[in-house]
Amino acid sequence: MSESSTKQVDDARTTAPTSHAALSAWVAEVAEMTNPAEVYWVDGSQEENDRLTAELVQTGTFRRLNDERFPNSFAAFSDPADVARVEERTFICSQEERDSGFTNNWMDPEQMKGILTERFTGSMAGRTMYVIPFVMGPLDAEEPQYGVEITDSAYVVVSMRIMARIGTDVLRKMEAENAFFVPALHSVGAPLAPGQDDVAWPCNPEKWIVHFPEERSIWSFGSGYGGNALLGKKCYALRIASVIARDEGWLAEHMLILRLTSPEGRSYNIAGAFPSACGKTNLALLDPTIDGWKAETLGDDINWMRIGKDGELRGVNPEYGLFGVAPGTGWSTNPNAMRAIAKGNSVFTNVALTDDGGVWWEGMTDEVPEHLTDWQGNDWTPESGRPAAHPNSRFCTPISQIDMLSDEYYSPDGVEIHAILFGGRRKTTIPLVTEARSWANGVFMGSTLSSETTAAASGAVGVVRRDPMAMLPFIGYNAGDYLNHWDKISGLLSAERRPKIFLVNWFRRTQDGGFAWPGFGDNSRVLKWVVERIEGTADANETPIGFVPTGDSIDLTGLADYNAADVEAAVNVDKDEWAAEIDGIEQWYANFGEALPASLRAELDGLKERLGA
Ligand SMILES: Nc1nc2c(ncn2[C@@H]2O[C@H](COP(=O)(O)OP(=O)(O)OP(=O)(O)O)[C@@H](O)[C@H]2O)c(=O)[nH]1
Ligand SMILES: O=C([O-])CC(=O)C(=O)O
Ligand SMILES: [Mn+2]
Repeated sequence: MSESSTKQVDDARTTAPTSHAALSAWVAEVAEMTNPAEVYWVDGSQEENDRLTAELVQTGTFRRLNDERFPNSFAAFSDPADVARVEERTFICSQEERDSGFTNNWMDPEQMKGILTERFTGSMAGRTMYVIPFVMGPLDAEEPQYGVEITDSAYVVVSMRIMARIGTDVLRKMEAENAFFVPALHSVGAPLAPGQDDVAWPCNPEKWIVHFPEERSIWSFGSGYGGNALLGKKCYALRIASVIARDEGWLAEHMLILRLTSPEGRSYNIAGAFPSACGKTNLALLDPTIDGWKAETLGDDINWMRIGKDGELRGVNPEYGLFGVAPGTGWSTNPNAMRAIAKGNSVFTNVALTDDGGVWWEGMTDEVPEHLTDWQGNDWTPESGRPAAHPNSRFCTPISQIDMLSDEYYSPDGVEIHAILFGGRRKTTIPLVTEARSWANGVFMGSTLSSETTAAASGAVGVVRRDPMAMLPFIGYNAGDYLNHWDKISGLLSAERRPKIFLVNWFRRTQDGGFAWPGFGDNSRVLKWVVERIEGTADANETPIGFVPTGDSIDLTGLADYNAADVEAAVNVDKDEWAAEIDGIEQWYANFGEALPASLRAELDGLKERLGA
């Protein structure tokens, strides 16, 4: 460490603007280890944000977009090897290997700390170390869930300001309560030698996304990408929070929350767990295509559910922004997202640039621009034969910019959940919608949920895998214990207030390869059936797997070229497909051994019997 940088770090340490002893001690310890050029405490103000974005433009990380069409918005382009979550580099380092379980990578926590300490030693040299106080969920919650992220990336600071409540207000309340906070340490792992030029997207070829569940701490090294680097999101609000939820008797889930109001004025809050890039944001911003129905957004990715006074399930969205998949988000498929984005204050990552300083991605407009600069900076034309935007390119936008945001979003007590949807991306087998036979049968549906892999995580795309409750990459502990925890929560809910559970699949294909269902805004038609099943007014056919709509129980008014026979095909339960599915479920359940709840084994036995398998 040079003499001058030692002095700057010391200065920052002694002037740490907090009376929270544990926090100032941790910040000092990290500064000592990582050796940044300076330490900066993030206040969350607009002036600060303007300064940071200007710096990011200067260093080449950000491109400022056309200010008329995308006010105060920026585009960033990542290293081509840093575009998605890295599940094979993600670890749950519990004291006992058993508590991490077969769905997670594990290493002994002491050994892992040794490796990480080596990586983090000097890792912030030549960079600013930012300290970001944040809270997941409302600051006026009964027990605010605090965190502090330390990062050497200004891109992370600007993005965290969109995705979470951050800054001085949070810090002051945390100090006043001398509250516990989740320490979340992040470095891109690209120290700068004196005089060394920076690159637009610093990162390290070696990545470590590590969680210490007993300590409730996070260490993330080497990546700047959202799910790996914005530590309030997947790392805290899902992996660490799922452990806290297990210990405290609630659920931290990968779910959207949507409020739907019927023409008669009855409102229902619907939660939906779909794996990454399988339609949560799109459903959360639903634009109903049926008359008189109103949809309001509560959350698009994460749902913390606690049990209310009357044994009801209550959900809160702990986030403050959207980090949405760009491709497929368009004026025809998701106009509500497009309107939110058009208000500006957004960061786009790995999208394409138009010649007039705007952004574009596949599916944004029906008309494809004649010329673009693709996400890797190359000239692009429709003849190029490759996507202009990366398939996992993202927009990061304040949730407050959604016109259809429910007032209840701000409620610290959340909303009662009336229905839960489990959904996957399956070309075959899984009907458009199936109502579970019972709550236990619905938990079975969640535990056996399956989906084709997407570009949201590195690795092969399109491979069917089991993804229990869409939480496979996010359960911060033993997956068997997780299913048992769902079982336990079931017992705590009032029998009358238990949400109805449905399995959905917007992605089934027809013989000729097209989608069996139009999807997007037309999903309101399926939700109408869901609501009518809750109210007991819609027709259904009983099948071995559950109740599916009759051909004419789905409202198809105004939907050209689609009829009751198409609905029947979309909800068909095929015996051969289900025989194969049962094999898949058996294999999946075998992983759990003794830990599989008896109620789920009983559900599987019942299903086999009904299928005559
Ligand atoms: N065919 C069809 N595609 C859909 C539908 N809903 C969403 N999609 C597409 O699925 C992709 C991902 O959708 P999102 O809504 O962003 O997924 P998400 O579940 O919020 O994803 P994460 O943010 O990764 O957790 C986009 O390309 C959408 O266009 C639908 O109803 N039908
Ligand atoms: O975590 C991310 O980067 C985005 C996301 O929502 C997911 O992958 O499920
Ligand atoms: Mn997600």
